[in-house]
Amino acid sequence: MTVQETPQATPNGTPDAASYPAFHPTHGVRNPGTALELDWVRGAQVNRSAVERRVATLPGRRTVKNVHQAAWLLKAVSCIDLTTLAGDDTPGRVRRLCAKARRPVREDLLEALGMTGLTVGAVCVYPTMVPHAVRALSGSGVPVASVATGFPAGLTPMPQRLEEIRYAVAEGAAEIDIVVTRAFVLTGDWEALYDEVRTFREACGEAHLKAILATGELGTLRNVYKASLVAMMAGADFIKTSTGKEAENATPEVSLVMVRAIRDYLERTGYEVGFKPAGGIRTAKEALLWLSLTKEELGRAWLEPGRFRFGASSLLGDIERQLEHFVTGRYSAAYRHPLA
Ligand SMILES: O=C[C@H](O)COP(=O)(O)O
Repeated sequence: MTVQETPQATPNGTPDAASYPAFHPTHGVRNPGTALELDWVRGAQVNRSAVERRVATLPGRRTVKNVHQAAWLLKAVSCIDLTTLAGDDTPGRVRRLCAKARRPVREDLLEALGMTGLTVGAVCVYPTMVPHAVRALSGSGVPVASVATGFPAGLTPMPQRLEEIRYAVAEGAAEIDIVVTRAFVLTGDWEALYDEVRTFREACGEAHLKAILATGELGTLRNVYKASLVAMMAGADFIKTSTGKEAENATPEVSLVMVRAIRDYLERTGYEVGFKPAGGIRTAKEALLWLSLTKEELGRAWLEPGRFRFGASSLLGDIERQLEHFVTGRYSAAYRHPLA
């Protein structure tokens, strides 16, 4: 690795996408994981100032306006894992969230934008809420994602963590967001981290596994990069920044390091892994920044729900307000967009 210098920019300011194929020969093939390549993991370096310089260039490099911005925001909606992960979640709240997931943007706005059939990427809930979400989303094509494995800290015994995965899958969750044991990363026990994620992946079966790294608790960007590699080697379908419960959640810096790890893994193994920034992403402007970062680093092909998700409980409301402004020229109060 790795995150040492910025990629070559072409004269029109877009990244040199030639080296990142839009569709790799293994496109669409689920990442099966690889053997644990310890030399690769241990030898990885991350230059923090290079990361910060690269991130600082992002807002100015790609500003999308007007109809293009509306199109990007619709894309962002389609990639949201609409989330509720609160201690006071109820079946009723989950049902309301699912209704929003089916129709995330007001019909009149979609009509004005010439868009039909828009849904979010998934609905993400705690395991006991899975059956309610599955019922409420029946026939919609919107998958249910469940957090599991002792979310958010992951410090429950392994049999219980595995049982949580099996329970959520049996109840109909198609995606499982697991949390890793941060101590394995902090002590450099890469074998233990690999075995843990591998075991979770086996318990998931056909359900896709998103590995939450909880980057705000990993200490260094180098640890974030190494943990990303190990999770992918262990068969993660997505790597995800945060639970939303850490003191520091998704940041552009950790996101850059993670998408570079995804790119390096793709180049080395040929397998595509998705990226899910999560936690604290609340505004349309932030969503555009993350889409832009991902597009610049991984190419247009990554801006699809199969390879990119926002984990967010309160992003949709601001996106809908911005779309309303684009269509009508007016902003409505945030309370007019409940649950989003
Ligand atoms: O996985 C998703 C996160 O828990 C959502 O975090 P948030 O509530 O800060 O948007």
